[in-house]
Amino acid sequence: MHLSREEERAYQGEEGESLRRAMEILVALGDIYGADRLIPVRSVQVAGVSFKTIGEAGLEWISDLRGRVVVSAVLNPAGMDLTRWQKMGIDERFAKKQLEIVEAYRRLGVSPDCTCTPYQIRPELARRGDHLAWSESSAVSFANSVIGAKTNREGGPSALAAALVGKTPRYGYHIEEKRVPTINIAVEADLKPSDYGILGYIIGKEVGDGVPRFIFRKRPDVDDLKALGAAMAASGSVALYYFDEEAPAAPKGSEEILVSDRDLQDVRQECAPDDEVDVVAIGCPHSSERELAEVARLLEGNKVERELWICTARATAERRSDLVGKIERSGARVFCDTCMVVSPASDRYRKMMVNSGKALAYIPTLCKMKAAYGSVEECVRAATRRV
Ligand SMILES: C[C@@](O)(CCOP(=O)(O)O)CC(=O)O
Ligand code: SF4
Repeated sequence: MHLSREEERAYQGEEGESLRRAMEILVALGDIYGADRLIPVRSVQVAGVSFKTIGEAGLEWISDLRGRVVVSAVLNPAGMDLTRWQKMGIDERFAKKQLEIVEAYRRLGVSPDCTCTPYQIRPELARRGDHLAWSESSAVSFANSVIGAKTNREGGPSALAAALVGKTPRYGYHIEEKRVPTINIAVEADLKPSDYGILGYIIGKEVGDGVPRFIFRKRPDVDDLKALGAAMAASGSVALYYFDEEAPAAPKGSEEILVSDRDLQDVRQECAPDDEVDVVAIGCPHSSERELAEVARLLEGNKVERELWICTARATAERRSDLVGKIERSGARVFCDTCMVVSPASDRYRKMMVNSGKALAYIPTLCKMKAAYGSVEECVRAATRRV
């Protein structure tokens, strides 16, 4: 990979050890994937924040770095609500380590927004055509597919390296030719909002790391697309998909998958909730204001009888403290900075009901729990045990 004179100096360690390490990661990646050069990024989203996922070794690696990020950089969810962790049942040892991790990132200049939906709270981080270095798979999918920005799915270290250098190697989804659809998906069902998670769950398994091009009967809204992309990135590793008529065409002769009501119904039945559900969690990816408003409306005048969590970004909860108040009056809890997948708070339960195709895919593997699926309304009903 070609390096400019300035990049070469950083690579040789003439700008300090941290920049040298960062350049080493970027150059190694660029060489593996055949990048021709580094390109500037508008923003970085750094995964690898929860102490549950990165552990002691991760904390050490971040704490050893010095210097400052040179582009806007934000954190993915941590393993707990950074202020109300006691209410989540998090123990002090975990909390101490988690706060150290966030502090280590903060010292480097990474903003502790702790969300997988930075685009919901800081739209200036990603605009159409921007190159980014984002990590969390649902955020990557949303950035590429809905915003029209360009990012590969970065690991935590490569994202942090990109933030310190302000650049990323040019390969993969940064290159136009790699952004061509590989498979058509004709959806012959009238989708409700809660179907998009299931649809993504099904299609991710089918297409793996392909680039699906959907043909819908009706244009999905932005929360539908968030749910769809998140699920495909979890059950498969889809980082880019298309959903509108202006999308580039898949090459002639490309495979086509038909999805019917029956296909969606089968998964719904398989994943229907039962009495074993002992916790209900909404907000994977993090809830938008509109989703908070829906939960608040559904909970009005009700009390929860099973644990109900709603995960969102702190900035969203602060902006809509009215909705948070309404939700929490029912006994449900709005947790910020974290989620049901990356927090050890989930460990004490047996079966979690979710409204997310992504969580449906990850809860059994990453949390070793059973999972059930339903719409937001069905989730609220299960938590309040209304029929
Ligand atoms: C579970 C996930 O959404 C977030 C956890 O990643 P991490 O702990 O931030 O590395 C992973 C992903 O899909 O990118
Ligand atoms: S809420 Fe879901 S999408 Fe967001 S970090 Fe957690 S697992 Fe990933």
